[in-house]
Amino acid sequence: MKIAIIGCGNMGMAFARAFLKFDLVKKEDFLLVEKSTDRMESLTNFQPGVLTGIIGPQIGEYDLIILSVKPQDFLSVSEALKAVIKPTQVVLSIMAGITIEIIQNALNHNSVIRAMPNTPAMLGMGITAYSASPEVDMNQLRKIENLINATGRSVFLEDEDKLNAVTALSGSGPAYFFYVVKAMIEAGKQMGFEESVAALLVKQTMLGSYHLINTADKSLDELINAVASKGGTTEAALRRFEAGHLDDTLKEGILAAQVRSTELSKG
Ligand SMILES: NC(=O)C1=CN([C@@H]2O[C@H](COP(=O)(O)OP(=O)(O)OC[C@H]3O[C@@H](n4cnc5c(N)ncnc54)[C@H](O)[C@@H]3O)[C@@H](O)[C@H]2O)C=CC1
Ligand SMILES: O=C(O)[C@@H]1CCC=N1
Repeated sequence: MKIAIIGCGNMGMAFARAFLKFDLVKKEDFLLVEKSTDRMESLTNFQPGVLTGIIGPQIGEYDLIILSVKPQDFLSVSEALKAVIKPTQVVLSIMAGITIEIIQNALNHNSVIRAMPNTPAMLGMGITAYSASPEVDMNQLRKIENLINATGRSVFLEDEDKLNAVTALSGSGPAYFFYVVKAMIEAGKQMGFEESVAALLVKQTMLGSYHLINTADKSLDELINAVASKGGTTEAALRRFEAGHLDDTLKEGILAAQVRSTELSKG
C-alpha cells in the first residue's frame, strides 16, 4: 500500500513508524508532506520515497492519505488537497473533533475514515477508535484496520458521535495519567527524595498497580480497600482527595475535553 501523510508530527510519524515496523508499508512507498522546515530536516533520516512541503498532484498516486495536522490547520490543507485528490483514494483522519461530514464536504470526497488514537501508539501500545463513511468498502476498511492495529489495539464505532468522548477519554487520557504521576513525584520530592528516587517509586507503583487491575480478580473498589487499612495512611490520603472532590474534578475535566472536541468540529 502507498501512503501519503499530511502533517508529520508526533502522531503522523508514530503511525508511519508502526507501519514500517510490521512491514506493512515500504519506506519508498511513503509520501511525507510537512510544512515546518525544521521538522522536515529531522524527517530526512526516515528516508521516505518523497518528502515535500507542498500538497501537489503526485499525492493522487497514493492509496491512502492520512490527515495528521492539527484541526486548526485542516482548512488550508483541504483547499490544496481538494484540487488533487482522486475518488478511489481513502482518507484517514486522526484530527480531533473534525467530523467525517466536514472532511467529505471540504474535500468533495466520499471515502473517509475518522480515527482517534493516543500517544502510546508510538510504542505500538495505543488504542484507536474509528468510524468510517459508508463509501469505504469492507476490503479497504480491513486494510486500514490492519494498519491501525500496528499502533496497538482498535475499536470500530458505528456511531461516529462517540469519537468526541473517545477523544476525551483515551485520546487525551495519557496526559491525565502523566499529570497524576507528576503530582506524585512532586509529593515525593517535597518529602525529601531526590527526583530520580521519587520517580522510581512512583513509576514502579503505577506499573505494578496497572497489572493488578488486569490480573487480580477484584473490582477497583476492592483493590482500593485492599490498600487502605482502617485508620491507616491510605485512608488519610483518600479522605483528603474526597474533601477536595478530586474524583469529580477528574470527571469534569474529561467532560470538558469532550465539549472541546465537539467545539473543534465547529471551527
Ligand atoms: N498528540 C496526541 O496525543 C494526539 C493527537 N491527535 C490528533 O493528531 C493530529 C496531530 O497531532 P500531533 O501529531 O500531536 O501534532 P504535531 O504538531 O506534532 O504535528 C502536526 C504536524 O503538522 C504539520 N503541518 C501543519 N500544517 C501543515 C500543512 N499545511 N502541511 C503539512 N504539514 C503541516 C506541523 O508542522 C506538524 O509537524 C491533531 O489533529 C490531533 O488532534 C489525535 C490523537 C492523539
Ligand atoms: O489535545 C488534543 O486536542 C489532542 C487530541 C487528543 C489528544 N491530543
